[in-house]
Amino acid sequence: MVIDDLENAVPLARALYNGGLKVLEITLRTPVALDAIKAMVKELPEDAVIGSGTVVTPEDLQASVDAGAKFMVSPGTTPALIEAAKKCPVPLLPGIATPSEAMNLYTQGFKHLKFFPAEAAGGVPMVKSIGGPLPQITFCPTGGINLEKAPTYLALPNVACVGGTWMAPKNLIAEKKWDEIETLARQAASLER
Ligand SMILES: O=C(O)C(=O)C[C@H](O)[C@H](O)COP(=O)(O)O
Repeated sequence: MVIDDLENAVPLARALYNGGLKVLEITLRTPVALDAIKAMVKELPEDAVIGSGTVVTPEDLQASVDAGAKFMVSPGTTPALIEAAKKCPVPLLPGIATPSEAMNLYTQGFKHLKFFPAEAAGGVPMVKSIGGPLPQITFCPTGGINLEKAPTYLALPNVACVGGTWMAPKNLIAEKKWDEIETLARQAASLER
């Protein structure tokens, strides 16, 4: 989720949760993102898993932990971020786009990685090809995925889940169309793995 307006944070999270999506990532791309995470942690039911995204620096990691994030996601990786993540009590899902990056993280103990930007970086054929030599690594592809494309990723043995913003489009958030977002979330949550 990209939250521009703090007052939308909890209603949006509730719509997604009520639609069946219980793992919610708030990207640290807007000034209200950390406050949005705090508000969701406070207001959503206990089984909602609230995390942060667009985690770029060690400071982003710490700020996410302080806000109550249960997981963190990064678009890519840097040595500083990975070193900080190893010491952090909250897990990081680090982003990669090539086999070398995947191998580098795997040898440092990261077995579950984000494949980003999924569609632009080769999509399903790329994830499938990485799974040939590196079947022990599982991926959460994100970036350019939608309801139609998601099942083609979810069908791969090395894909654990997918992420995306298609169920929370900016225009529906701005218009506070929570029922429509809940319907989109329900469609996404009904996809089979
Ligand atoms: O910044 C991060 O840490 C992210 O997790 C990136 C998001 O997953 C993608 O930006 C979603 O991409 P769209 O579904 O195409 O909007």
